[in-house]
Amino acid sequence: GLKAVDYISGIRCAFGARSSLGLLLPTRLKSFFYNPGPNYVWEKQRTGGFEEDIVSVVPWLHGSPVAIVSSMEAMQQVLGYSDDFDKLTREPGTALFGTNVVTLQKEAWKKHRRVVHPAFSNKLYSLVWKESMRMFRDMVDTEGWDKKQSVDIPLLSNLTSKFTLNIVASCAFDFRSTWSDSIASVGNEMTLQECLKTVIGDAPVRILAPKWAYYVFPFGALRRVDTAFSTIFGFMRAQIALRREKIVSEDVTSEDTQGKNTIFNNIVKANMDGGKFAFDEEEVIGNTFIMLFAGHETTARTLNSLLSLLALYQDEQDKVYQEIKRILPDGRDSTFEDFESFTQIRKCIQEAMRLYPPIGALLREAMHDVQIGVTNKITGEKERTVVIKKGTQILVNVLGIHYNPRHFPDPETFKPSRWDDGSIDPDAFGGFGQGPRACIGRKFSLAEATCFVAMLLRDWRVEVDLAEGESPQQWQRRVMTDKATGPRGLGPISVRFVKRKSQ
Ligand code: HEM
Repeated sequence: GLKAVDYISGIRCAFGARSSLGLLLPTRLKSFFYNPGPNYVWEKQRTGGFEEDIVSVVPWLHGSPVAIVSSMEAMQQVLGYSDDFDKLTREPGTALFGTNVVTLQKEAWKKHRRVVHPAFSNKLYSLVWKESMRMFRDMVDTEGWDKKQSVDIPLLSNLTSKFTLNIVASCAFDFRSTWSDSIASVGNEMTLQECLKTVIGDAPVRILAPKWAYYVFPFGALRRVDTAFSTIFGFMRAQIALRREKIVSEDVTSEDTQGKNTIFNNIVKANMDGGKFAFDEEEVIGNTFIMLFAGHETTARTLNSLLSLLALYQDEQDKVYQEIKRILPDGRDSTFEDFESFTQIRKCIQEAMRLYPPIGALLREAMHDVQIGVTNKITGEKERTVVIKKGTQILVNVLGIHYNPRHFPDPETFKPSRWDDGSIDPDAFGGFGQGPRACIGRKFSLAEATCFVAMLLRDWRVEVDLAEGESPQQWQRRVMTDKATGPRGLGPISVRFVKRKSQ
């Protein structure tokens, strides 16, 4: 293990940083044992970050050695266009959800990307905007916001993930729903929204527990995970069957383009068309799941941090409000044509994603023995090179890079203006990944988040309750930073929306 990471210093522990057992067990078992666990990068960040730009975690009992890099230069090398690194050869996500475009290695990945890519066009983003408008209005009407002077939201993540799940369902899958009859509420024992959260939060349970354990052991966690998986898979199978019927029965000359151009249609059609680029059943399921999940939880997490930060820093919220008033002077509804004009909102989104990246670490595997340049943590000077052995995992610590003062001066501060004052290198931002495997849904999520925030803050001011004598920075630390985790995002956050005077 030590040889695989060229004896780079770091942690020696029983379980690997990304091993399923390590992800499941608590970080500390009294003082006897330290386990990096699922929140390793967040825990490190809260206590000042990693000591070096490259460190290693080498387990002696179970799991693989991992090299962790926390500099922009190493991120570019690992995620870039060379053939040095790729996704994992044995990716646990594939075993759980089926083969999909996010987890596959190069050649197989190209086939999947070919299928989903054509759907990501301006036509889709324009639909995303339209649907975000419809859903926002529907939410306000259904919840009776119009009749209130202020609305308390006890759990912001419930609202944002319901919104983003409805949008991805409608725009990527053509599952139209309303706020009151939302796709998020599908399911008997658990709603689809709860199932998706459980599946990601408790994925290690599923990897570790053999199938029979679900029948033998009465543990609540096992049953919850099992219900979540069977609800999601049941839902997806039913929808896939329906889409097949539609594809077969649809008049090819008809102009019902909405359903025909969706990502989901491309995925199911790839299964029906046959030939070199055909998808098998498992690939259809895998890609359906990944689009449903990747397409909503990440944007919901971004909205959670963004709205909380704007609530804390009212001067920044005012700048956003002034921009909205300038772009929509007569208070009209916004349209997709306004998207590029909302530059202040975009800077705030980017800054919220920098401070609280929805995906804080990206994993790769060395495809052969690879040399990596090691930079000095303080000066950024290249000091030496290390050789990562073929097959070794390497974790790009996006979170650490976003808080590295070399790349982002005064990194703890929410400062949207840094994105246009020339003080930073935009290549140090890894919120959407980088290189060939960067996020395909970037513009989708930006359109959705921009439209939602523009409409919400046009009519409402967002606030949070500070404890007595507490500063916004202290609240941010207590409620956001100290509770943030890798698998579940930010902790519980409550906000209040107060109707603006002009309404
Ligand atoms: C704020 C919202 C989002 C964030 C922060 C985000 C983040 C990311 C990141 C970091 C990656 C790279 C993963 C890696 O390098 O291992 C990625 C890839 C991906 N994302 Fe997103 N994403 C978001 C929204 C979306 C949406 C809305 C969709 C789909 C509708 C989507 C679909 C995908 C897919 C399919 C990939 C895999 C691309 C490939 O490997 O070819 N994402 N995303």
